[in-house]
Amino acid sequence: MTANNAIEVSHLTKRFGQKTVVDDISFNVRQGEVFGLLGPNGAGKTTTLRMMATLLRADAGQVKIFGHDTVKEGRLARSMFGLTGQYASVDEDISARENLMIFSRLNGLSRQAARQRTTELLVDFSLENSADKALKNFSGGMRRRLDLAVSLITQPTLIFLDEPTTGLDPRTRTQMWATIRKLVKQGSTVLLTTQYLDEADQLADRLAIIDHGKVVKMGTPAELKRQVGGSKLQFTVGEATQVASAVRLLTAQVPNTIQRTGQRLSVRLNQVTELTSILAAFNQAKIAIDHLSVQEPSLDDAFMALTVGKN
Ligand SMILES: Nc1ncnc2c1ncn2[C@@H]1O[C@H](COP(=O)(O)OP(=O)(O)OP(=O)(O)O)[C@@H](O)[C@H]1O
Repeated sequence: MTANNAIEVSHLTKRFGQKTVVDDISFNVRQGEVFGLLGPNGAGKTTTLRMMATLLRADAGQVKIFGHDTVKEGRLARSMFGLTGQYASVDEDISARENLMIFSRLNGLSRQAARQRTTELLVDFSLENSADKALKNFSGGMRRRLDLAVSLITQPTLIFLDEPTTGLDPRTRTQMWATIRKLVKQGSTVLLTTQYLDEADQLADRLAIIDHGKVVKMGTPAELKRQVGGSKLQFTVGEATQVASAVRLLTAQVPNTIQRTGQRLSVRLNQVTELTSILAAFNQAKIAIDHLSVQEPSLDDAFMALTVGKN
């Protein structure tokens, strides 16, 4: 194992019946980074995460957590990460404080240490004001924050987050992102699954895009966006009668496929400097255009180009 890897996944495979839902997946997660598994519904993200977190046995392949095989050294590997998502079994009828106390004690902390850790976590996750309310009165966002707090009792250096912000309102989502960034700043490594492109773009240092159980692309968000191609030029042709001429002119200037919806045209540029000659050509041909925009490719574009719809 490379000293800097928190996780090494090699040739991981899982079948349910006839269906291979995780199909020979390999990737490494470096210490201190946020690594995102991004993919559409049913792509196999949660199944991959469950195998990494020793909740599910793989049919083939291997996972190492800080160099420890999750099958041969399961107990040791398990002691090295925290897990949150669809698994936390907090008790709905008691308060956040009581839940944190119980889980702290279950994790082997003395009564005094448990009390201290509980207070720290309530502060860190802005739950002090609701600390003594029963969980059944918690909002979704408070509940998520408590789930994450519970998984951090032992201050794991590696944290698995399964869809940490699914179903949260925008404000709570932003809070959750800030919490995750804070963890990373304090030295944690984070592996998260998400189906949200903006979340992956905001949080992940590197991403694996998963589709139909396979890694279809891996890289930084910037690299993935770059692979989609150059910036996209969009504009509207002023006169409907001039659209055909505009398409001809554009074809002569840029070799890429032109998309047309009514009077609206769009094309991918190889270089932004192509814009100068395009505008000059339109000017010369007296074709008026408006609503012009040039957009950098987004992670959305990368995702759409790399995945093939419903899994
Ligand atoms: N225990 C199981 N038995 C049978 N099939 C399963 C089981 N768990 C998951 N699957 C199937 O495996 C596929 C991948 O599921 P998985 O939950 O890993 O996807 P996902 O990428 O996490 O999607 P989502 O974003 O919807 O959670 C799906 O087709 C799902 O129906």
